[in-house]
Amino acid sequence: MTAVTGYEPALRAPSAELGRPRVGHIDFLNCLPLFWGLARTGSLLDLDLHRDSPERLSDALVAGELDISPISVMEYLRHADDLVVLPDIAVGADGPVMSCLLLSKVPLEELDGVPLARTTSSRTTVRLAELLLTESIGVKPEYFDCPPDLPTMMAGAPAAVVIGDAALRASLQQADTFGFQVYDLAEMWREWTGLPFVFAVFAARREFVAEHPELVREVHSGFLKSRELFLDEIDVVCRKAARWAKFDVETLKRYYLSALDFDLGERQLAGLREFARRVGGADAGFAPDLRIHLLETGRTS
Ligand SMILES: C=C(O[C@@H]1C=C(C(=O)O)C=C[C@H]1O)C(=O)O
Repeated sequence: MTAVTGYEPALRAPSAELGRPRVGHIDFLNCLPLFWGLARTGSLLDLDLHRDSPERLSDALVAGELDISPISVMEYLRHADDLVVLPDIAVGADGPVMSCLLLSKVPLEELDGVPLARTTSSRTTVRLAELLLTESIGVKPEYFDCPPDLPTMMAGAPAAVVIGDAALRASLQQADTFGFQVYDLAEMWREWTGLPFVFAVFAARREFVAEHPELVREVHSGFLKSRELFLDEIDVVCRKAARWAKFDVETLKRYYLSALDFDLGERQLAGLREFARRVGGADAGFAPDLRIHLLETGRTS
């Protein structure tokens, strides 16, 4: 157990001139571990935290409105030269993820030419679904973008791609109502390639790292400590979250301990590179063998 005794400044206060770093936070259950830890250690007070959906955070980081943020992997890949990836932390899965899903009322082989609703909150899962459907299943649905409201999505199509809390709700609570089968896209990727899948990385803007390398390292280590503290206190966090999240304690624990993979090590990087290799090219806006700039050692890979 990591002892937390009141406020322990985990991050050195940035200079008044600089202000606090502008840090993004995904407003889904998948990032609750970080939020919990940042609040418990007091690091939250040293950050100007912006809670939002993944696609809006991705755009804000790219536009320079945030300094450090989780970013959807497709957007990261498109802007990899402007960003530095924080190692050892990501939002991914090495097997079923539970919250990045393809829902379909018909067998996947029958989705050729059929409307398929894609959530507007995703940039990566929707691309992964398209990749798997095209190259693994061999079908090309008629994709259209739709806000993440399941009744609206399923009213216009027999199939949909959803992520986050909406996806958890869809598979755990709404499958019978709508009569769809649930296909876990991280599990399909794992079966297809043998690799983990990374949905979002944490990245800092390159010029921000150049100007404030120590601060970025401190935010990074604050994230790692938060994740550790969350794991130490998982029972209490899941009990508290179950009061408002509409999922029971065991489901939440399964989601955090068995489904989500918060690591970014060699295996996860191999999965990330494999995805880039398969979807990269002129249309995607990045090269299949692009360089990934990682924080700290300055190494590129
Ligand atoms: C595991 C998840 O990972 C996410 C999926 C994303 C995407 O598809 O673009 C972006 C950020 C993450 O929130 C999830 O949202 O459920």
